[in-house]
Amino acid sequence: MAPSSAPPGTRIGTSPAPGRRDRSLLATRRFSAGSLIATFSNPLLALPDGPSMRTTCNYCLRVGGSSSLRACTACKAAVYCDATCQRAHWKTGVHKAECKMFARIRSTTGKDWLPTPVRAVAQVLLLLKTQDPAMITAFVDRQKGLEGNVDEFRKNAQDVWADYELQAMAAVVYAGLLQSKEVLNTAKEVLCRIQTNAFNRLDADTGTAGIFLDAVLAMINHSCVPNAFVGFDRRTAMLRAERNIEIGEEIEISYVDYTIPKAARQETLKLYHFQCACPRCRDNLDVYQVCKTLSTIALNRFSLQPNLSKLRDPPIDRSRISNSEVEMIYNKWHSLQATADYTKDALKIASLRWKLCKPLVDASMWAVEPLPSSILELASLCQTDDAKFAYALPLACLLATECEPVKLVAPFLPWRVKGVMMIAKLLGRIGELTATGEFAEVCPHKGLVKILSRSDQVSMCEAMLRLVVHYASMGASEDWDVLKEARELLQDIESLKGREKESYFLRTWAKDPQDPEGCEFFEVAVLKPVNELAALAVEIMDAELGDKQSLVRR
Ligand SMILES: C[S@@+](CC[C@H](N)C(=O)[O-])C[C@H]1O[C@@H](n2cnc3c(N)ncnc32)[C@H](O)[C@@H]1O
Repeated sequence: MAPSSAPPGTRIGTSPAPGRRDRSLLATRRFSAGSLIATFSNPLLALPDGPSMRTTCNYCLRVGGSSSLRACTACKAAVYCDATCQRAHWKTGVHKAECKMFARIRSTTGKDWLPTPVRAVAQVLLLLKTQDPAMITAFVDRQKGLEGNVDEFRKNAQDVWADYELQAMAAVVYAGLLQSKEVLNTAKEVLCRIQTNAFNRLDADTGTAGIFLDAVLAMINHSCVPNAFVGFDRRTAMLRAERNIEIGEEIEISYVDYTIPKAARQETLKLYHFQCACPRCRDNLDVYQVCKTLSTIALNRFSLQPNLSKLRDPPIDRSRISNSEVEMIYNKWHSLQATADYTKDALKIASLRWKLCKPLVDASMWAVEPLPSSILELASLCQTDDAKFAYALPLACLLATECEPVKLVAPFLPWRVKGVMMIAKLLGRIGELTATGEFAEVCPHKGLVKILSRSDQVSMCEAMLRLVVHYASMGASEDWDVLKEARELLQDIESLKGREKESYFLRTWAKDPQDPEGCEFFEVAVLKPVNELAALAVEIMDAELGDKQSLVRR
């Protein structure tokens, strides 16, 4: 029996994968790539991470900073946008259950937040005490409840289990419950169920995280070649099709970043206690090999990499590097600890990482991690330097043309949309300096200045914004900040006088990327300079991160 009813177009049933008998979410109608399968706004758990419960609305999960949010007057720990959010949280029963707990913790220890898993378990335990039926079904019912892999955790992951015992004990103590063996066991089982089924609700725009657990979303199994993905907009989770999904097909998402090497994926998947048998794992395929099997390749006709034959038959030299060498580079890259600040230290790490990536560069395997991460790392560092911020443009162009379309084949995936938006914003910032004639003076790279001076930067920017607007509305909610900002910027550009012809061509291309006139304009005015810029990227990476580093904070 299902723990909750599945939304229209789906049903919960036994996994159709050979040899499996666990539950899964199945499609009962066809979903096309990029379409919304269902939204989930009534989660069992939705909470901000640890200390961010002081800067994020504890109901709607809007990140607000402490001044724009009001604290509950009773516990002074949970903060809310306004009385409406506060009342709504009370109505769910969650804050009603935990308010006294936070007041007690504050008065006895002075603390006003708890580590995320401890708070989550305490919430569940307190709600179980009130006989909350949804919590009882999800966390206690052995048959209808959530999978917890409790025995596997206990037997096969003893270090994790030891950690869980401590966290469970803390939750019981903070919740003010009797520390009996039974209660402690329940707390550990609850923690296992949360670990197995909750989403890490990472908000890439604000860098804050939290957890989100919904009983139907928890029925979705994993694949490293998923056909669906989950995005978040405050308290709502959106399940979207990443590829076309046919009637009867199992809906699968990826529990991990599927673009990282197999050993790294399997390490993370250990927490879920199964062996992934997807094609990417079975045949240890790299991102290029998976890319050519996906029908979503065709959507790239409307993208910064419209050359589909290049995506199907990439000019890479796989003989130069083996899978095990890639894994070794990946592990070494991640063992170098990066700092987020623009400091000599951050540059030193970026430089060591870039050098590690050289064999991937030599093989032209731009899309294989950790090479894209190294390029993005320098792009982010450059953007904090007034003189060299424009260096981020060639790097962003390389990412958008050579890396992302192979890694994340569907152009509506939020990371791809954000990559195109980064180009639009850099062009906007450069455009302001170009208009006053300052750009040529402040930018030290003459090749970059030359390409930009002969390019129609406004048309390039308009094309980026049209791509963002088109794909952001497919891959995310209408409320997504990136989409709202792109729409505003596009309006500004459209209102510029004297660009009617260019705007007409770009509108035509956006309506039909095969239209000969629009397509030719896009190729000459946008794609050509984007590719010229991308071609500068390696030279910039070498100059900035080679042995003689010049990108040092003044
Ligand atoms: C979020 S639950 C998914 C729903 C689960 N199948 C159920 O019956 O409740 C995650 C658990 O499902 C199982 N699972 C998910 N993906 C799997 C896969 N590709 N192969 C085998 N088991 C999988 C594992 O036990 C995993 O810990």
